[in-house]
Amino acid sequence: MFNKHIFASRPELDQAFAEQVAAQLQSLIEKNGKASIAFSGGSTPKGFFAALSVQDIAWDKVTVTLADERWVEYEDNNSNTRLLTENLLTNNAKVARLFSLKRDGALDADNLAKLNQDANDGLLPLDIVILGMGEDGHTASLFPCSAEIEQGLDQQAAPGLLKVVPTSAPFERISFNFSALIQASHLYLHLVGDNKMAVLDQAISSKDSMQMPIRAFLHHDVKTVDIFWAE
Ligand SMILES: O=C1O[C@H](COP(=O)(O)O)[C@@H](O)[C@H](O)[C@H]1O
Repeated sequence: MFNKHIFASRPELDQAFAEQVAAQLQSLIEKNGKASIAFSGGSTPKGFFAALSVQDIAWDKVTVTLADERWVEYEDNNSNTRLLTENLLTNNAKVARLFSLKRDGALDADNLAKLNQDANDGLLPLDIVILGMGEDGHTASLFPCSAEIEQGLDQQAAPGLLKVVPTSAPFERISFNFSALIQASHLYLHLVGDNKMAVLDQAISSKDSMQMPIRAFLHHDVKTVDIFWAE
């Protein structure tokens, strides 16, 4: 299930989206004493991060992480952790705690096991997840072209992280699986541009999630995805 929220411009989307997410974080903090949120990376969220970073909430009670990360060094321009740190973890949000998906060394079984242990030791379930979507219908790093897509979308899998090696995109990736992402109490999809709207229409038109992984979320029977879009 999904709801579409359409905005006349990207700045209007960024502001309204930031205010909504901040209000949700603050109300989670008031209820539970803390809140957690997973963001997506890529080219879409920069303006939204800037608008969210100045929201006046108890950021010291918030843990932020990513839905997925490219296994590149922090200094690399493709690092989602760097994007998040430079654009969100500044201003008021500077005091938020970062759960980084990137560790030193290779993305091997040891690192994956440690990350899964840490994620299951207090981070999961996430309160809020903000998904992005690629033009192939991938979301987080659940790529339809990858050998790991069945594992990533397996509805019976334990919530956690998996390694993904896309064949149509660069870098080894680490990604939360479907089971972990769908647990969130608030699920969003953040999109900009006409191309993404066309891809969204295609995703809505059928339920085959192996072809377009975002469908597993949009067509979920219980969870609702709030889609925020601007041209
Ligand atoms: O590689 C990734 O791509 C998607 C979509 O990125 P965008 O550049 O089209 O906004 C993103 O959601 C994901 O986090 C990222 O790792």
